[in-house]
Amino acid sequence: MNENFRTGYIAIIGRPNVGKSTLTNCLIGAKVSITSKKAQTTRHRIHGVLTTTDNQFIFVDTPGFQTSHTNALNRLMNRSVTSSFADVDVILLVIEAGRWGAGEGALMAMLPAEKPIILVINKIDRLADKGKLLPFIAQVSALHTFTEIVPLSAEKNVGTNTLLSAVAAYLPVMPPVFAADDITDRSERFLASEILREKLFRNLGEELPYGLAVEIEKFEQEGELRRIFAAIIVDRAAHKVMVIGKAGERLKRISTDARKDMEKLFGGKVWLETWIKIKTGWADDERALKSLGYE
Ligand SMILES: Nc1nc2c(ncn2[C@@H]2O[C@H](COP(=O)(O)OP(=O)(O)OP(=O)(O)O)[C@@H](O)[C@H]2O)c(=O)[nH]1
Repeated sequence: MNENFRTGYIAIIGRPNVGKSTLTNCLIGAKVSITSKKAQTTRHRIHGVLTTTDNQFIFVDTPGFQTSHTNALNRLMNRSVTSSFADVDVILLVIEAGRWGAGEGALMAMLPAEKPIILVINKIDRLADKGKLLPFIAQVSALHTFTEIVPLSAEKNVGTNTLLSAVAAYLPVMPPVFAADDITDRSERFLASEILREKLFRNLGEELPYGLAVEIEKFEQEGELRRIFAAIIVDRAAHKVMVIGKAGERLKRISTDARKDMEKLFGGKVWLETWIKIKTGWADDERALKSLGYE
């Protein structure tokens, strides 16, 4: 083992929808964190692990910072944003190219002054006028002193190696915590629920009901076959109808899409059974949230 091997924890933070999950997936090269066009799809911290010859990067994907709605769910999510800084070595603040707003200002105010903060300017592929990038970098550097500023495109995988080199410099010299082929310390059970939740988000689009959640009630493995039984929790009966769709078509599509992704990630056949449960008011009840894994 290389004597100068570096291992460290990296928090990825930023407003909803700036591309944190896309960046985590791109850096790790596997689908461990869900992505969606809708804001606020990440509710759990996910450790994605990348091991190279010289470094082990352990990524913490924090939920989007929320200021507008305040219910129990959002309170828990904001708490998780704050607590995730204590044990990390580097913080990546992700923003969208050309956009620095009140949300970013509020996040900066929450960050510990002593930790290295690398500003990641994502979605540079979207800039119609590339000449605007340098003035934007000048503008944000005038607002805060960042350890480094790295412009990139997570979706197009441009600039991500530069980011990894920048991050590596701030990791402590330490042997790896995870085995080299581990990509996440999350269980397959958890990953299955994230995949199903992603398909729900994608298929429901703008109709997405507030407070939708997934609970894996049973996860069995028999050789290469995994049998997964998942309850989709909704807030009221009308939402159940929306998720099921006409003649059950929508739920069928959601389940098929989810099953295919699970098979790809787990590398074996999956039998997936889904049904819908109505739990009125659950998103406002902290105890119910804890039972669903929102710590
Ligand atoms: N054009 C472009 N789109 C991107 C890029 N990175 C992410 N996106 C898109 O931005 C949207 C949001 O990406 P996510 O990765 O889900 O964002 P997030 O910050 O994790 O969102 P939350 O989970 O809501 O906090 C998706 O539609 C992505 O495809 C990029 O580099 N370029």
